[in-house]
Amino acid sequence: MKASIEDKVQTRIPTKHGEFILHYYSNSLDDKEHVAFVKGEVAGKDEVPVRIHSECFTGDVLGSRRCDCGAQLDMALGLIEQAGCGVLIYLRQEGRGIGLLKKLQAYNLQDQGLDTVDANIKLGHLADERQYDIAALILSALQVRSINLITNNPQKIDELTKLGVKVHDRIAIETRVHDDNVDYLKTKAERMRHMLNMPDSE
Ligand SMILES: Nc1nc2c(ncn2[C@@H]2O[C@H](COP(=O)(O)OP(=O)(O)OP(=O)(O)O)[C@@H](O)[C@H]2O)c(=O)[nH]1
Ligand SMILES: [Zn+2]
Repeated sequence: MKASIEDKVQTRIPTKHGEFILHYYSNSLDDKEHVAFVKGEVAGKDEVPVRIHSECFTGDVLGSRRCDCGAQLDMALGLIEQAGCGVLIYLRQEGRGIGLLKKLQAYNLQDQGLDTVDANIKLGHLADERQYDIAALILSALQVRSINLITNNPQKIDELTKLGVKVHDRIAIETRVHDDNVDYLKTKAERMRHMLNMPDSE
């Protein structure tokens, strides 16, 4: 079956980063509530700043310091505000696609010494099970011509390019390194090729 999405509703959301329009999509691939948060005019435009953010309940909602997700979410909206236009696509693929239950189990394995990659593997999963088909469809529905992707993850750029998204450039999104997230960030840099400047001493 060919993947498809439908833009079911659009509504205005005022935030501390100014006003956005929230688009709610249904889709033919899963029953999740994927959304896009859009600022300004993006249709027909090139080099639109775009953040494709994967759901992280613990980081985005609870403010967990185990990861950089909450800080990245806020920073990305700030970047889009500064640019005056842009898109944040919020994909409901919690825990790099393994779901909240497995991610929390993975955290417990990490507290026993495994890193994020090995914890996923021990639970019978791949290091990263995310897919970006729906993000590509959303960008096409928004008529975005090319994007400047806000990410440190080269795999995300590769996957989107394979799906036909024109990634013109990358905008780095590095947040503060601290004791609670240093191992997580090191694993991203060393085992997942993320473009992160890690302090040498830690
Ligand atoms: N399985 C698993 N998922 C995690 C863990 N920590 C965070 N996540 C999930 O990882 C996703 C975010 O992915 P990251 O690898 O941090 O970053 P990214 O989106 O690939 O890259 P950036 O675009 O640079 O942020 C979210 O879905 C989080 O829920 C973990 O320890 N284990
Ligand atoms: Zn997170």
